[in-house]
Amino acid sequence: MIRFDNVTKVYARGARPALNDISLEIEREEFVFLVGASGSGKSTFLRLVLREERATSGTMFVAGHNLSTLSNWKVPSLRRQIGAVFQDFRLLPTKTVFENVAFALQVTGRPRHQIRSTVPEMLELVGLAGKEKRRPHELSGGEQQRVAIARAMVNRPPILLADEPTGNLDPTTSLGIMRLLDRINRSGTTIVMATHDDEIVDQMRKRVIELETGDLIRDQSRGVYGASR
Ligand SMILES: Nc1ncnc2c1ncn2[C@@H]1O[C@H](COP(=O)(O)OP(=O)(O)OP(=O)(O)O)[C@@H](O)[C@H]1O
Repeated sequence: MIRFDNVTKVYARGARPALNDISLEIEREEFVFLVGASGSGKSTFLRLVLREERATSGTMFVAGHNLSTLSNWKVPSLRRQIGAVFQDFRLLPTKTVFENVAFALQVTGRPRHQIRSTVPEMLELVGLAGKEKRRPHELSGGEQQRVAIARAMVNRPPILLADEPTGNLDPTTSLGIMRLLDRINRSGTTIVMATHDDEIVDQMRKRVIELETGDLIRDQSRGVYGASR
């Protein structure tokens, strides 16, 4: 589903690579934690997958697209295959919960009747039934993240990227979000989640990929946050 072959990303000439010669493969339906200290390259990894940045060298494949040769006009079709959620939720503040999720369907040109039926289904799935008319400021942080997840998943992308999705949430709320992500993964979505949350990584026991100043230093199945090395 995602493959990196000797991928290096250098942001500015002469700077140390943000990612250095990374090769790995993430299979369909895997759940992968991306861990590492601040600045180790986790967000860069996710930005490359989304084609928000281009690799300086190496080859990448995402959902059947070769990103090295993908022309710019095909980037929207790549992005439709990828849902993304972030630490700061990134909801539209003036729109309701329903409208925030519906927006993701409108921009892909879905007909109105489909939006009317799909959005409530998705909100039910993330545990927000009955809150359709609220605006983001009328929701808790955990509920806002659920809206963001509903929006990311409403087009049923095969891949979900999550950049510190529990970074602004307390431990109990974080656990609820992780249960939801686990359920989404079990229903067939490949998930890559960058995180600093050691408790969550240690509890979930999924594949762990650790970066250190741009190098891949650990790739462990059923891994923990910090392996004794
Ligand atoms: N747009 C940019 N221009 C130049 N350098 C950048 C840019 N974005 C990131 N970097 C550098 O690349 C390296 C990796 O950064 P990145 O944001 O990928 O790390 P991270 O692991 O996601 O960190 P954090 O956990 O703090 O989010 C850092 O040295 C950072 O300063």
